Amino acid sequence: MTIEVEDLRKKFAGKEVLKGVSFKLRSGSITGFIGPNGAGKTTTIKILSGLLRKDGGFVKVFGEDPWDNPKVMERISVIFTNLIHPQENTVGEYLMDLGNVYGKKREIINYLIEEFKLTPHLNKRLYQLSSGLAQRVQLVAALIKDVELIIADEPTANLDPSFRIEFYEVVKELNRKNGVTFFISSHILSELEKVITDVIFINDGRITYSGRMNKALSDTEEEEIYVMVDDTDRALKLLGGILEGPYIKVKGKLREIVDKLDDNGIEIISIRRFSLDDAFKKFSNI
Ligand SMILES: Nc1ncnc2c1ncn2[C@@H]1O[C@H](COP(=O)(O)OP(=O)(O)OP(=O)(O)O)[C@@H](O)[C@H]1O
Repeated sequence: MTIEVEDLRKKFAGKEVLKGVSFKLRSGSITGFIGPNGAGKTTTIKILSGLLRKDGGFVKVFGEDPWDNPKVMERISVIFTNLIHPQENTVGEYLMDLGNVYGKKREIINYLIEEFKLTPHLNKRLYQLSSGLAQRVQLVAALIKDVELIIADEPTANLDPSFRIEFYEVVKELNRKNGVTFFISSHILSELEKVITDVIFINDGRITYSGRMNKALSDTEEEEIYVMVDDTDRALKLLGGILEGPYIKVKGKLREIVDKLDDNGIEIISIRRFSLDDAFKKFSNI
């Protein structure tokens, strides 16, 4: 097991923010770590990265507690929204030094530098970088370290859409080709939804769901379908279900629902399946 957390607790100034967090991270998964603002994601990630001491419970990363045994961090890359590296170095020095430490070929480093369009910025010092640029440098640095696990806290928060797409392409490739496990916290659920295999929801310091993505999206035999039609009253009578905003939420099979509405001359304006956004609301009690 890559990560095992059991009854993890953390207090800040007497206020408990992690209230017994328990989950296991499946090796080889791309796991989304999702929850509202203040739920405890960053606090959990800092404890998993050995940057913060826990107050109670049990944390194992590759079998070790990262606070007691920081050496385990050599097998992990951690990406935060803000850069936490030596600020006086230039981008080029920093990435090349890292390449030397981790025995990475120059061509691979140059490839990543090109891929993340860092070539024009190699002579800039780290403290001079805009936050989006700093985040791209962090991504490349994380990719240079040959690691088995990448933990990322809002890794695409400062990136423009093209680099966000690029980031998730690299995630998928590293996962598929090198078997790297990912633990990614993000509020951009539409992006996460396309790549994650597993999901862990946290709300108010407690885990509300942990498991496979497809199970989170349909934990019943039948799917939840959201349909917007031109005659809501008649469709409600026909399908049953409940009204959520302009949508009727109904359990059933997509094909059968479409056929039923069609047979009765009700026009579908929009139809969608239960999404990660819906799961977020459900597991965050919103
Ligand atoms: N150093 C600190 N001192 C005091 N309180 C803190 C500290 N760090 C975090 N907190 C509090 O702990 C709670 C959890 O914060 P955390 O940053 O882990 O949440 P989060 O899920 O990452 O939120 P966000 O989505 O906004 O990043 C919040 O109420 C926050 O205000």
